[in-house]
This record gives sequence, C-alpha cells and structure tokens, in this order.
Amino acid sequence: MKNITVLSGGMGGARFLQGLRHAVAAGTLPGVAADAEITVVANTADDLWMHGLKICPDLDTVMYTLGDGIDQERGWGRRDESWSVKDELAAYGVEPTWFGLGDRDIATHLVRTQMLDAGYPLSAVTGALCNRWRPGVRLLPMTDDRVETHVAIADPSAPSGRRVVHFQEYWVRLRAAVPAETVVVVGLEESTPAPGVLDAVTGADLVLLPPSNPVVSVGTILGVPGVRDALRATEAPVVGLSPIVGGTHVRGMAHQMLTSIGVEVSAGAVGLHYGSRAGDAGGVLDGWLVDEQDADQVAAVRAAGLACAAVPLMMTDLDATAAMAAAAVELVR
Ligand SMILES: O=c1nc2n(C[C@H](O)[C@H](O)[C@H](O)CO)c3cc(O)ccc3cc-2c(=O)[nH]1
Repeated sequence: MKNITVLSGGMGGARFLQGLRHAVAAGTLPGVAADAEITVVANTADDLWMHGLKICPDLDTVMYTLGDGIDQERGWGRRDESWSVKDELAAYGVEPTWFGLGDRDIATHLVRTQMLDAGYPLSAVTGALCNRWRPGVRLLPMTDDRVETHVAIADPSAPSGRRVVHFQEYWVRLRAAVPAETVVVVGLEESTPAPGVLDAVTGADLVLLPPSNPVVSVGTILGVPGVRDALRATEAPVVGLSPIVGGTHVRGMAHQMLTSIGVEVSAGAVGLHYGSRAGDAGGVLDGWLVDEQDADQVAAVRAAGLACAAVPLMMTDLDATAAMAAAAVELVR
C-alpha cells in the first residue's frame, strides 16, 4: 500500500493522524510502504467568518498538530499562545468574546483571508499554509465552497421557541450543553469536492475514517456530493474506527449529534450508520473497529456484512494510536 486517504475532523482525527504517520514512518503497518503518502480530506463545515477573518478549525487543527505547533492541552490553537487581540476586542465591547482567537492563530487567519480575497481557492490557501507547517501529509479541504454547520436549539424566548446558532457557538459558547434539535449544514448540497478529493478516495490503497464526529465531521465530508459514491466505488478497503467507546464519546459532542439524528450512541450503531459497502443502502465501510469495552457489539456489526474487531481505541499515546492504525490495516488484509 502506497496511498492512504483519511477523512478527518479536528481533534480526534488529528490525534489519530499523528499515530498513523508514526506507524507508516516506523514501517509497522503490515503491507504499507514506509514511504506511503497520507492524504487528509478535512471537514470544513466548522469554518466561520469572525471579525472579518475566515477561520478553519479542522484544517488548522490537523495542520498545527502534524506541524507540531498545536497546544497539546487544548487540542486546538497554537502552543505558547497569547490573547492580546482577543482582550483588546473585548475591551472595545466587540462580540463575540466567547471564541478564543489567539494572537499567533490570527496570523494564520490573516494569511488565509488575504489569499481568499485575492481569489485563491481554499485548497490553494491550505497548500500555502502547509508550506510553512510541513504536516507530512497532503491536506485537502473537503470542498473549496463555503459550507457551515448550524444547530437549531430550543429557545423559549424566541417566538418559534427555537433558535439557530453556528456550530462554533453551540460547541464553544454553549458547550453542547443543550440538545441539538436539528443540524443543518448550510451549502453542503451545493458544494463540490475540492481538487484532488475524489481522486484521493478512488485512487487510494486504503481509506480510513478516524474517530472523528460521525455527524458534523465525517458526516459532513460524506455529504459533499460525489464523496459517498467515490467511497462506494474505490478499490481500496474502507475502514472506520469508532469515536464512541463504552456508550459515549471520548471528547467532543458525538453523543449530542448522534441523538439529534436519531442514531443510538453506541460503537456498533455508528458502524451500522456508516453502513456496509456490500449492502445497497449507500454504506461506505468494509470494516469497523470498536473498543474492547464494546466487544459485545462485534457480532451485530459482522451480521451487517462488515469486518469487525474489538481492540483498544483510546489514543493515550503515539504507540497506542499507531496500534489502532495497524489494527485497521489488519482488519481488511
Ligand atoms: O472549546 C473551544 N474550542 C475552540 N476551538 C476548537 C474548535 O471549536 C474545534 O476544533 C472544532 O470546531 C470542533 O472540532 C478553536 C479552533 C480554532 O481553529 C480557532 C479558535 C478556537 C477557539 C476555541 C475556543 O475558544 N474554545
């Protein structure tokens, strides 16, 4: 195997990619060449415009994490960050004040916004930013078009009893503490895959769905017209790793998002939600990894036509994550 493609969200996907890159370089993935290329197709529906800047959280989290600029503790934004601009904006009473824009991070958004204003597509901007960060993977946005996830929540003070907020407000300001009644990904149906995305799927030797949010991260990538068809057409095996362990998410808000689309919050249910490529309901997987805590769900996943195994899925360190990548390869060899 020489070409591995990963459909990734932010923090969970980025941590997985660290382990995958480590395993490829160490030559510990059975049948995978040590010089194999990793292509990351990243979710861009978390993106938002704020203070006139285009912010791309999942692209930046992958870029900073693999480029060794990430703040490990937060899992997003830059290490050794300062917040002077954020504080000054707050001093002017400029909203929103709830979003953490760091001084170093703002430089990334300034470069991106200037290039977008000059007419460069997001994919070209991302390539330019990666010339500095050298993440060691090819990083592609899922689309160059504007796509944004918005969440409808109950709001008794609103005439309709509901209010729609940008995904970032739901996640950062509201801490996903209220039920997501409806998730709407604005612009998704009209979007087209960014250059290289479909080829990265159809031309891969292996496609991986890391433990990112199956609704608002991987789910949005699958929603870009053409991506799901490419996954069902590729000759590469497609393997996913469950973001749900022991009945809940490890970090983030997969629990709330799965509930909002009526999918049971379990490792097995997420695998069945992605579905088997062997089936005819648009499924995209050949294999699905669940954590050892969820071994009792392996039989049901296999019964749906998926290869399935229960292995440790907690990304506690680089070796643990590398072992997860190896288990994914083993599952479909
Ligand atoms: O929990 C937070 N996450 C923050 N994130 C993380 C972001 O909400 C998540 O990475 C994804 O959107 C969800 O996966 C940021 C990411 C960026 O790229 C830039 C700024 C932020 C700011 C925050 C923040 O203030 N609080």
